[in-house]
Amino acid sequence: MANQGSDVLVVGGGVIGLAIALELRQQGASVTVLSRDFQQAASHAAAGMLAPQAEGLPPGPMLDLALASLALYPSWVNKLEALTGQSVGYWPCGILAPRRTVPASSSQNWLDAATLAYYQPGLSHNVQGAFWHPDEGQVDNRLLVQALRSAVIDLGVTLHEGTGAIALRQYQGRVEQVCTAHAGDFSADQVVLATGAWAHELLPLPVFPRKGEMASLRVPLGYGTPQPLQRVLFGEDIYIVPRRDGRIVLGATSQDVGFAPHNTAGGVHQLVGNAIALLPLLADFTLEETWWGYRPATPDEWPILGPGPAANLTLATGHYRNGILLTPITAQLVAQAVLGQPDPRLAAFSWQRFHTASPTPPHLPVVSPTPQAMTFTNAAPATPATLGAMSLENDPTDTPLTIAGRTFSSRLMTGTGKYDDFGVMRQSIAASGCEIVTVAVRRVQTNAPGHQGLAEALDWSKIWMLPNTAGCKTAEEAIRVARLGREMAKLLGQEDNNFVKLEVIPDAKYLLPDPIGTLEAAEQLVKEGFAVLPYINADPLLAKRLEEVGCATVMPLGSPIGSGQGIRNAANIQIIIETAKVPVVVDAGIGTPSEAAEAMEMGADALLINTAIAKAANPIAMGLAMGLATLAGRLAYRAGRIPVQGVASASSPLTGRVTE
Ligand SMILES: Cc1cc2nc3c(=O)[nH]c(=O)nc-3n(C[C@H](O)[C@H](O)[C@H](O)COP(=O)(O)OP(=O)(O)OC[C@H]3O[C@@H](n4cnc5c(N)ncnc54)[C@H](O)[C@@H]3O)c2cc1C
Ligand SMILES: CC(=O)[C@@H](O)[C@H](O)COP(=O)(O)O
Repeated sequence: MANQGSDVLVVGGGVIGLAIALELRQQGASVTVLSRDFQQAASHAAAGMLAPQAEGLPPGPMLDLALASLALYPSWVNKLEALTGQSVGYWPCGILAPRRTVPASSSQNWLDAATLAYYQPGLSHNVQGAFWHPDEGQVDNRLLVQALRSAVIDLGVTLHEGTGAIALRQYQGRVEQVCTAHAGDFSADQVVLATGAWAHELLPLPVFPRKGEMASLRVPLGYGTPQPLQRVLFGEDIYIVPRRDGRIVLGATSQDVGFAPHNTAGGVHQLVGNAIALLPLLADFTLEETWWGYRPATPDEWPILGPGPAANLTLATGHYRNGILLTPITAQLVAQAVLGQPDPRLAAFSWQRFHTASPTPPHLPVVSPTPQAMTFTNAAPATPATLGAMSLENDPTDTPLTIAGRTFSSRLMTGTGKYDDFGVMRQSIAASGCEIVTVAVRRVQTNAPGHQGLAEALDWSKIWMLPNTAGCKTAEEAIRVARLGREMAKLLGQEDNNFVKLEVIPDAKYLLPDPIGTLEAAEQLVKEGFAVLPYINADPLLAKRLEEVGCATVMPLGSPIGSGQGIRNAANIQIIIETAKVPVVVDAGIGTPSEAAEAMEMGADALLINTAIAKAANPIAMGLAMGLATLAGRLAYRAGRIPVQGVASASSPLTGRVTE
């Protein structure tokens, strides 16, 4: 099913997506919003503080952006309230930041303890004073989301609630379609990605969740005043945000626990305990609600805004702790960018700041600068071209390895994990002469140890990327990660790369693949146009089934990943080789060049080797050795080995001997 028709499709219905949709609609664009789950949005979970100075943002583009947004708030809120007739609880009440020590240097906005007591009676005796930020304040973020929803609906934006995008389908540098699981595919002239902490599910952007637990209190009935607190209190380990209706919001913990759900006893204890320690009178207030949310964090804690990696894609994510504050300016600048007038301020927030090009070309001569490494003064650099030429010159009837219509000179694929540093990895890959290098999408995405900057460390104009789904335990996860891999390859310049090395591995001890999950995922990915290279146990029947569903290769394992046990299931691999009509790539467990050659001599079409190269004492030398062994094994297989005989057969002729 295709959903056509809007000028702009906004993916994500938190404050950022809705505010952008509103701005674009008011400028005359037709707009559709896909919103997966309103309850999970950080916008619902936030405290709603508008606190650029209290948050301690240092001078620079981020503080400038935050101050510009704060300045827009009064008129932006007026407009929204006028449109909807709904209040959003905007309250420029000022923020007090109490401190337990007096600052060393004097500050104009420092209030001593006596003055502070006038502004906020009842604070702990430990408090020595406070910084006062009179221009800052709060908005009721839940009311804000409601008002934005009403406004966009009233103005004719099509809002698909409960509809999650599962992939951005790109073609020739544009997002052609936004695919959903149950509502068909959507297309639009322009697409805006505003999916908060979940942005990395659709694009390989370094956005990750930082969980925050929250709680709220209520002023007890009969207290005499609906709200005894008249200012936000931004303490050293707690903030207390009074709403005019008698609610008091307490926040927030900050935890790197992924999307772990629920409040924890420790989290609530911390919030309530710290709040009472700062303002003891809160001990008598009613505990009303607890909840949690996920801040969309980025490595530098700045948002990602502006033109994205496809011509018609604009990004608005990664607002981390200040997304409510940054909403008006984000809506304004992003709408301008979508309409073709990007503001120069966006440059500092470009996604490209996280994607720097590799300074070192990948195919270096095979000479290692590392002290423990041998120097191959006589060895010609092994390049895909030289290895391929050596193979074809010596065996002109052979054909190059062809996978999903793409041909490769080298029959060796390597990995990127387990190297001590990227320089050695680059040289080792160059030495091996391989042209296909596999990358663990999930580990790159989550910046797992050893994977930070990995995607940028290789020159992808020279090496074909094979994104893999390592770390996925189920078919669903693998499908999602495969889609991300495709976007990652595009982002790194391989527009037409639809390859995926499919790994569905529920078992961490032996890393053995799940045959059922692999088959399920393969079927779906083939339908979505992927060239699927499934990693499997050496099971000939499974290999056949995978071939039948349209996989581009099969990749039986020699022995468990990283074990270096060599080819432990030669008989089954042999059957697969004999029966397969797609290339057979022996993957995993190869420990030595002789084992690489053994697999190739059996007739494997290619090999994938990672650990034996990366963890060798000299990965560069081992890379070359594996490249040569793969070639030697291929030549030997094609040349035809002699039959094995039980008895000797003399090498020199017995006839014509000179007799004594
Ligand atoms: C505990 C906590 C306290 C905070 N306090 C403050 C504060 O005081 N002041 C402040 O300025 N900021 C605060 N923030 C930060 C602020 O809440 C966020 O920066 C902001 O809400 C981000 O808005 P968003 O629209 O980008 O993301 P979200 O509000 O998270 O919305 C993203 C939406 O996109 C949807 N989505 C995700 N993936 C898909 C998909 N594939 N397809 C369709 N829809 C999708 C999600 O379901 C969600 O509804 C706080 C955040 C937290 C968690
Ligand atoms: C990198 C990769 O894809 C590995 O999972 C692969 O299976 C190679 O295994 P070895 O590390 O044993 O060579």
